[in-house]
Amino acid sequence: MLYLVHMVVDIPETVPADVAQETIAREKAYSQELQRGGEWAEIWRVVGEYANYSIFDVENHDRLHEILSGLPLYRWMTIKVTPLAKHGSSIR
Ligand SMILES: O=C(O)C[C@H]1C=CC(=O)O1
Repeated sequence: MLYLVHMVVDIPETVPADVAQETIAREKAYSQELQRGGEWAEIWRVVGEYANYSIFDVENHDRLHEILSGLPLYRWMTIKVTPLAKHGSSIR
């Protein structure tokens, strides 16, 4: 199943810089592992924002929830999930 996911990151100013940097590094490794495995199919930066649009290709809702709730930055994110269905006009 395909999902469009919008993630906005807002790390509170009270978080020490070293904790923020270590969490961002873990987030990158976590994301890249899922990209290599194919479940995190695409990630695009929103220009000018600490936000991304991603496409996930996962088995079901439960798996997507497992992935998203395991994000190291999860507690500082606002996430919106849009499930995608095939468009009748698509030629692919
Ligand atoms: O930078 C972001 O958009 C947040 C997050 C998603 C993947 C990653 O490495 O960081």
